[in-house]
Amino acid sequence: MTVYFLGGGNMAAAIIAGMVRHGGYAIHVVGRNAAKQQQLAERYGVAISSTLPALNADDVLVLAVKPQDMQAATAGIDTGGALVLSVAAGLTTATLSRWLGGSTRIIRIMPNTPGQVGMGMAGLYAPAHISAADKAFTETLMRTTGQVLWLPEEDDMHRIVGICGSGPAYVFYLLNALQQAAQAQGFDAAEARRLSLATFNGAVALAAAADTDFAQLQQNVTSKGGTTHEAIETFRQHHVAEAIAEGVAACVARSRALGLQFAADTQEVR
Ligand SMILES: NC(=O)C1=CN([C@@H]2O[C@H](COP(=O)(O)OP(=O)(O)OC[C@H]3O[C@@H](n4cnc5c(N)ncnc54)[C@H](O)[C@@H]3O)[C@@H](O)[C@H]2O)C=CC1
Ligand SMILES: O=C(O)[C@@H]1CCC=N1
Repeated sequence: MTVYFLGGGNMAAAIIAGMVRHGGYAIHVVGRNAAKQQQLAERYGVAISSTLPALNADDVLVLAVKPQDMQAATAGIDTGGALVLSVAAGLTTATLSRWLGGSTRIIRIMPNTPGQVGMGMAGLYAPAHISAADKAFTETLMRTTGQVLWLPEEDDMHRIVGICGSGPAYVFYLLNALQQAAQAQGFDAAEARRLSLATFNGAVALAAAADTDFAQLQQNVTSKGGTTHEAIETFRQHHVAEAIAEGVAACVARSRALGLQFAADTQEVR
């Protein structure tokens, strides 16, 4: 049994990192970017090629190209009954099935790039007809990258991309903002990077270890008449929390729009 990746970009690399760390998988990446393919081969010892070899029912095909490239990338593929795992945002199993010549052995995954370091959070969705064995295989595979959460409805895949799939980018945005602010206060770039990273790391570790909610932890830093209050009040005046909620909603809406864009009809996005 071989796990074939169609597309060897950022998300494929993050999943492959987990699989290789865990061991026991035969991995083959089919891509168009020769330099990136070579990097993957050197770093992870995976097989690479520019075309997909013939598949059979024991194989697994991970669809890891951009949604906009998926129809062209899957054109003419005979899955040979292989299990198909799609990480593409927005694209429904019905749309993918239509592009894959009617194959219905498809599970959707919404992973994230922290899977690269074993700290991923992936949402999984399998239609009701998918076997327990295929679900168990997929869960085991994704656990090599971190945590998983099965979602009962396909529509949930839109909601989870807004939190976990795209979420690491929000955190990097905030990290970058804190680093920039540190530099504006006169720390050099290396100091600013270390200070902001250590602060995020420390706060996340404390939040994970504490049995109090996040709001209380925020309160514990905020002394009456002290310094933190001034910062938090400034964030409130700038509606930072509301902006984050709006950003998540815009992300979810984009996932739905991608689904609609590629659906043959509204049945495919139900
Ligand atoms: N980057 C992320 O954090 C996440 C990405 N995803 C999903 O993962 C998928 C891939 O995204 P990324 O890895 O970020 O993109 P990427 O651009 O890094 O990788 C996509 C790769 O597909 C290759 N490709 C394009 N057409 C191809 C074809 N016909 N045959 C073979 N390879 C082809 C490209 O050369 C590129 O290397 C997308 O569908 C995205 O929605 C899901 C969750 C998180
Ligand atoms: O931005 C995107 O469309 C992909 C899906 C989730 C994260 N990156």
